[in-house]
Amino acid sequence: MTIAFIHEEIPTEQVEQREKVLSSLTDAVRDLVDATIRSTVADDELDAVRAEVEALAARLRAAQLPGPAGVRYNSEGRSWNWGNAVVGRGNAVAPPVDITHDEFGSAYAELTLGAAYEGPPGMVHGGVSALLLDQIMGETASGFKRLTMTGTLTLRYRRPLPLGPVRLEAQIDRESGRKITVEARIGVPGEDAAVEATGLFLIPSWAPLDESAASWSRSAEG
Ligand SMILES: CCCCCCCCCC(=O)SCCNC(=O)CCNC(=O)[C@H](O)C(C)(C)COP(=O)(O)OP(=O)(O)OC[C@H]1O[C@@H](n2cnc3c(N)ncnc32)[C@H](O)[C@@H]1OP(=O)(O)O
Repeated sequence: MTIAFIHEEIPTEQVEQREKVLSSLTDAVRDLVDATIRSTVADDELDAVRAEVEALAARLRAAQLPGPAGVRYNSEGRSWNWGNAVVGRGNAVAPPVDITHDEFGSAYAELTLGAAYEGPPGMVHGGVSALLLDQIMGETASGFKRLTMTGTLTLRYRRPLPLGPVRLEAQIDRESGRKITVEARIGVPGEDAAVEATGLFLIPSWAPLDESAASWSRSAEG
């Protein structure tokens, strides 16, 4: 199975302008998702809104990619992955997360998880915690300078995590050849972790050990 990054020669300025406009639409669609879950309006109003939403979807489909958005890059080293399930700027299904990386193989993020991410009543779905942890750990393992893939992810759910503000942290624990072990956690900010994770991330045997100069290297920042 080939993992392909798409070279598309769009000037960085144009990519950033598009990303800004797209992000605003994504935020509005996320709000629509939340509003849909929580709405108590009458059935006929729900039906009227459905018709308007279908009309909006048809407008967006007037010009479409043939498949998923993929990861694209230009020759200036700017890349963008607007469909990514966790950090895609065009993906309203993705939690509203911005991951910050420092120079020492560690990263953190703070975000608010609303009604769209519920599992047990009032609590964050365990799969959503895993999704967020996988992304922050994968980015930390990669450091945007090499391709890494999740090999094994081990999670310990220590206590339920309420919907609302959450904080994620990850750091590289150790490295050996193509294997990078990352530790991470998610919880209410300032409290003990609700979920602790250990991940073994692998640089695939078909990929170079270090791709610092490769143009896909900032893909998850797009
Ligand atoms: C770029 C910016 C940052 C991006 C962040 C992204 C975050 C999101 C990350 C993901 O979600 S990635 C998607 C989920 N993961 C996958 O789809 C991975 C699917 N599996 C594979 O593609 C391959 O199995 C894999 C690349 C993981 C390993 O294939 P290799 O051909 O490189 O490994 P190989 O079979 O040669 O084994 C090499 C070593 O790794 C070990 N190994 C292989 N697969 C493993 C595994 N899954 N878990 C633990 N260890 C594993 C294997 O035992 C062996 O150990 P030893 O060297 O000690 O003998």
